[in-house]
Amino acid sequence: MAADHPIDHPLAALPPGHFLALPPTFSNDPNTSLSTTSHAAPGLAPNVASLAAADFDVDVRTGFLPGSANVARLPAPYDVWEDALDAAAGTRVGDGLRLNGGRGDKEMSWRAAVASLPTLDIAGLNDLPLLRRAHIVLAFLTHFYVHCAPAATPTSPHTVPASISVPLLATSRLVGLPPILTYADTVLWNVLPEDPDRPTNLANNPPERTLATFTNTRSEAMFYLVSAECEAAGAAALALMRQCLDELFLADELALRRLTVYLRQLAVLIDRVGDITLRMNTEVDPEEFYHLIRPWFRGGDADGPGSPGWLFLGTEHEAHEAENTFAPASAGRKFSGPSAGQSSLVHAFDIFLTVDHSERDEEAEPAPSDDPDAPPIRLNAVPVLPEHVAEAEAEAKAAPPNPHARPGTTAPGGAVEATFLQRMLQYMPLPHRTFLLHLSSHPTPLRPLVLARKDTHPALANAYDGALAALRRFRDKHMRVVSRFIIQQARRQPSARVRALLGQEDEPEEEIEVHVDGLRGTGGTPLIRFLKRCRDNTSRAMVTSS
Ligand code: HEM
Repeated sequence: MAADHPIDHPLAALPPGHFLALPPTFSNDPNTSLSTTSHAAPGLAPNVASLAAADFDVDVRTGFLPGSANVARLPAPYDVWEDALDAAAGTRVGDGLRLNGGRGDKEMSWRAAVASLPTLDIAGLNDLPLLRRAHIVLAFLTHFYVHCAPAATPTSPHTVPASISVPLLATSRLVGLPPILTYADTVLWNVLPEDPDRPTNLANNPPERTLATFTNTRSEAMFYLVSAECEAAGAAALALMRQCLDELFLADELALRRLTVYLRQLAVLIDRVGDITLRMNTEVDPEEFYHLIRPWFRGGDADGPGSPGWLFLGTEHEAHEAENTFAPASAGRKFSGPSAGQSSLVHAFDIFLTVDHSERDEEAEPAPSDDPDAPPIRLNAVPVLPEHVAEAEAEAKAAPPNPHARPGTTAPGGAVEATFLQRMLQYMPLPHRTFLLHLSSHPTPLRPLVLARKDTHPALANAYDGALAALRRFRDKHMRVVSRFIIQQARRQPSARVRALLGQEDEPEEEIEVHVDGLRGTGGTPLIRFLKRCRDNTSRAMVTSS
């Protein structure tokens, strides 16, 4: 069957200006850290007056989780992909493929079989739920393919065979995601509620089943399900934020009173998301997470700025080689692996409350102005890539790799953490990203009003700070989880049970020396510094001193 081209696909025939017809979500730059066309040109975003949720694929009942059941398996013509995924994952814990070619023959023959699959045309996937499932299956296959290979030399890129890469690239363009596993693949589109015929609801139809995993472990399933529970809890918060924006439009006395009440309720809902995040502690085994599950998530940038990246073979690769458009064909593409940092929910809180995560000189920068006449606060969390960040990134790209740099140290200008949240936007489904863009450019944002009325309406200012305090508590709870699941695990050797599942026979060395500063997140961030900054930026947004 011939390879598909997105132009031939039924969903490619959308009217111009439709949000799904916006340009691809990921840049063609092998370093992937640039903003996308649709971000860089806000004029391309749909001009809608309210946060009419359906326009952004945000369901009023389920938030960023789809309003109808996710597809559990692709139709028959795509059995070869689904079968390859079943074969990779196995049916019980320990019988799937292992990291780094753990079993040798099994991984080698699976890789050979996948590389020789026909390159299927995706035209038969004629609606979004099918395309989403295809993205999940192909992205899981890609990660299996890369990470079950015997450990490669650190300098050569991993290759993704055309049988996967061509349909993955085509599908990615249509769902508006990069060709890699994302939070949407592992969480949003990868779970089913107790009763799949009814919309997900935290109270009476919670997420219950995970569709695809790498390891068949309960820990992996729960890692995705607990994140999905956060999303389900967030649906009510999104509805509240929409109500707040309606009141902001009116901004009369009654509206300000209502706004105060809604902000207090928002704080309760944000606390709920934080409490659900803490459920990771009881539902997921940290050791299994760190040693068995997380390595599968690694993306093309996992080893920091010097990562060799992944080569997507097939038409795109050949076209690059022929045209030599932007990079030597042997340069791998450095997409990041999945991270809950890609959840649109927390970004939405940040944008709505105007938490500023842009890079700053902490010594020189004054605190946010509380002068009501000051120019409106720039919403830095989402919109156009700030010029200084673009410059810093260009500088980082131009700079030769520093062989003496400790892992985890930043690129020149500290651009890595400054741009992480912005970069993560590229890993969200395009409609969700567009939703955030719209939220960030809303004509009547919350913070300037709170600043302007802070003295006359102290209850409003306190309620605003209360919501920020809840967001800070979320980040504190999240940091505790990260500490337990990553930092503590990095300091320990895996137990005999986990070593057996990894196929490691050698006795480990007694101690591991870990530079906590050098630990990186899945998205490539220098972990601790980045998370602390996110938390501190949240407090900095508060407008009262109490
Ligand atoms: C075992 C559970 C979890 C672990 C180990 C974990 C780990 C991490 C790591 C390592 C980062 C740094 C960024 C990167 O990926 O490079 C991060 C960021 C982030 N994570 Fe998690 N995470 C977990 C659960 C969650 C959950 C349930 C949520 C809620 C939706 C969440 C939301 C975020 C957000 C929003 C960020 C960006 C930083 C911020 O805004 O404060 N995480 N996480």
